[in-house]
Amino acid sequence: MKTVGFVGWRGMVGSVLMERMREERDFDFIDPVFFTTSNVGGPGPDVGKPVTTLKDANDVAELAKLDCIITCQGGDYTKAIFPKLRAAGWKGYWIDAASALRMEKDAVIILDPVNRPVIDAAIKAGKKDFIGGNCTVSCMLMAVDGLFKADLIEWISAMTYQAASGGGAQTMRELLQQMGEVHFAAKGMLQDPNSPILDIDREVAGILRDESFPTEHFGVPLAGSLLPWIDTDLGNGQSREEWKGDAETNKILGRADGNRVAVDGVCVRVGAMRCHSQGLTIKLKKDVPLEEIESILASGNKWVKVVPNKREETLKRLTPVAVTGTLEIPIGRLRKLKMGGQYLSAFTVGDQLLWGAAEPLRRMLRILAGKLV
Ligand SMILES: NC(=O)C1=CN([C@@H]2O[C@H](COP(=O)(O)OP(=O)(O)OC[C@H]3O[C@@H](n4cnc5c(N)ncnc54)[C@H](OP(=O)(O)O)[C@@H]3O)[C@@H](O)[C@H]2O)C=CC1
Ligand SMILES: N[C@@H](CC(=O)OP(=O)(O)O)C(=O)O
Repeated sequence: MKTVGFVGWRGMVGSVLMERMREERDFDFIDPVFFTTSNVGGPGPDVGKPVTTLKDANDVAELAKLDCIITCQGGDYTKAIFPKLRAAGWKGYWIDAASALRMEKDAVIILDPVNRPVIDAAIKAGKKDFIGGNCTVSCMLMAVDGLFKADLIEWISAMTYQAASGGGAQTMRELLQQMGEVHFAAKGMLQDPNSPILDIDREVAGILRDESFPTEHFGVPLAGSLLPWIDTDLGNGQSREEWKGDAETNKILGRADGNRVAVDGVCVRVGAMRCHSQGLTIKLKKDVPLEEIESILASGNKWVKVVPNKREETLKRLTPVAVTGTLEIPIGRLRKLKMGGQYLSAFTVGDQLLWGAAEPLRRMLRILAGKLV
């Protein structure tokens, strides 16, 4: 495994991937080839070594020369190119951030700190398609990894607070534009400490509902509000994002009928930038003391951090602002609920562009290259 093609490397997820790969010197052990859908012949990114000019990401013959392709270009690209490549007899590894292939029979959803045995078994079985999981699911599984490894979870209800970045770069920009508009509308009154708060509120509600308010990408205001629907409508009352919770968790963990764990909840978009937060209710298979649960969680993987259920530490360490740009997955607000000793409450935060998107991809490359044992 030597020549690796990169498609979608200048997008939001792709840029985070490039940054992490440079930091971890992943380019040292591969020969990278960069592709584009819009700038053939243009310069490639700075990866600390010379690279050729950009090749055409729709050129199947060029792609078929590679040992491995990593794409962060999106589901439409995957659907258009992947079948053609395989039909042309290409036997290389396909590593993908998009959801398009996740539930395919031959595809493995990758989150190696959680499901390395599933990944290793797939490689041994000759599987070639390795797909990054949904960001919300990946961040949740990183957080409760220890409890799954101890086989203590009967079901999970996840109430999510998902960042704007999940909708793409344009939605992050739009959130900031919306915030600016709201502040602009209230600015004059805010400068006067005596202006009545209800007047300010009326002004803010007015601009949020104004037809000119920038909502091109979200469709509705997110600033000063929240959106209790993410992804498409499955027609059964559930959003696609909510459906992924159960479907992907069980696939990642390699759990089949009879051994499945139910995961469900309500997925909500909030005005955070790039960290997804989740309030979890977990039904445990048995009543385990809280102290033991904390130590099981802490031992799940090296990125999960148990935050003591205290006000100050929670507000300091368990927020999107504290976590953004880091690989840490804090989990806190741990306590037994009134429903009984088997009911655990938890809150967790994760950077959805790192563990939720880019990080599992670069780690998969290392696994295939024998650099992550
Ligand atoms: N956003 C997220 O949170 C997550 C996304 N994913 C998956 O990753 C895919 C890519 O998502 P994301 O990175 O957000 O998509 P982006 O829209 O940021 O990038 C996708 C592509 O758009 C093209 N592009 C056009 N204009 C620009 C520009 N001004 N700056 C950068 N790129 C530009 C680039 O292709 P080119 O260079 O060829 O022109 C780029 O590779 C998604 O479709 C999804 O499948 C997975 C997990 C999380
Ligand atoms: N749907 C996620 C982001 C995402 O891209 O998910 P997926 O990779 O499952 O399509 C969100 O909005 O936060």
